[in-house]
Amino acid sequence: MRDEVYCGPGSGKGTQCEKVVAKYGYTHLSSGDLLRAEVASGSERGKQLQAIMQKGELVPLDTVLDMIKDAMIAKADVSKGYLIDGYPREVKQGEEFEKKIGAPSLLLYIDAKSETMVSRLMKRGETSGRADDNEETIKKRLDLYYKATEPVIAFYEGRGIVRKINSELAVDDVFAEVSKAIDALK
Ligand SMILES: Nc1ccn([C@@H]2O[C@H](COP(=O)(O)OP(=O)(O)OP(=O)(O)O)[C@@H](O)[C@H]2O)c(=O)n1
Ligand SMILES: Nc1nc2c(ncn2[C@@H]2O[C@H](COP(=O)(O)OP(=O)(O)O)[C@@H](O)[C@H]2O)c(=O)[nH]1
Ligand SMILES: [Mg+2]
Repeated sequence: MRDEVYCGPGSGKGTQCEKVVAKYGYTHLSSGDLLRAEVASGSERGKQLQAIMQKGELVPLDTVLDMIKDAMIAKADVSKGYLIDGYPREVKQGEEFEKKIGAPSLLLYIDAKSETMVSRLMKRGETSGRADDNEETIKKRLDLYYKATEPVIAFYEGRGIVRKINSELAVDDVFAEVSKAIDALK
């Protein structure tokens, strides 16, 4: 069983994923976190990734997909299912994911207005220490999200696996809807 959690930067994906892991025990793989771990390692590859992420651009497809695949394989024996956060970022990435790994069973579309995403990210930036939580990069991330990532939803809508969830509510109310979508799979 494999879920994907979407949507724009700051919509609350990470927050909801934490709650899903606590309740359902799935393995959470955040592509952004995997990339940040590589940056933190100080490797040569990490330095290249940091430059891309600081600009709010997309890291090459194969790099991220290999990281996700390795992380999935590492947990294959113990995992009850995977929750993939922040990937695919464009339709091509979704197609490659399906070729190399498989098809998802549910796509959780965590939807918030762009003003909400910006204000959450600016607030998070006060404490996150993330190089991309600043006004200029946030704007680029949002532009890229609408241009490249939103079409991914239409791609999966055709398969009937998209559940759209209003993320303007309080965290627990959003989670109640997330739980309903996951329970409906069983
Ligand atoms: N599949 C991915 C995931 C992340 N990134 C890079 O990593 C950055 C941060 O990704 P992520 O942590 O997923 O951030 P956001 O989606 O912007 O949202 P948030 O961090 O708030 O979860 C992106 O802007 C992008 O440069 C990428 O290129 N490809
Ligand atoms: N009011 C409100 N704030 C939220 C909600 N979900 C997340 N946040 C806040 O919004 C910011 C971004 O959330 P995060 O989970 O990191 O979002 P992501 O970028 O989609 O992974 C954080 O500072 C959260 O505290 C929500 O449902 N309601
Ligand atoms: Mg996140």
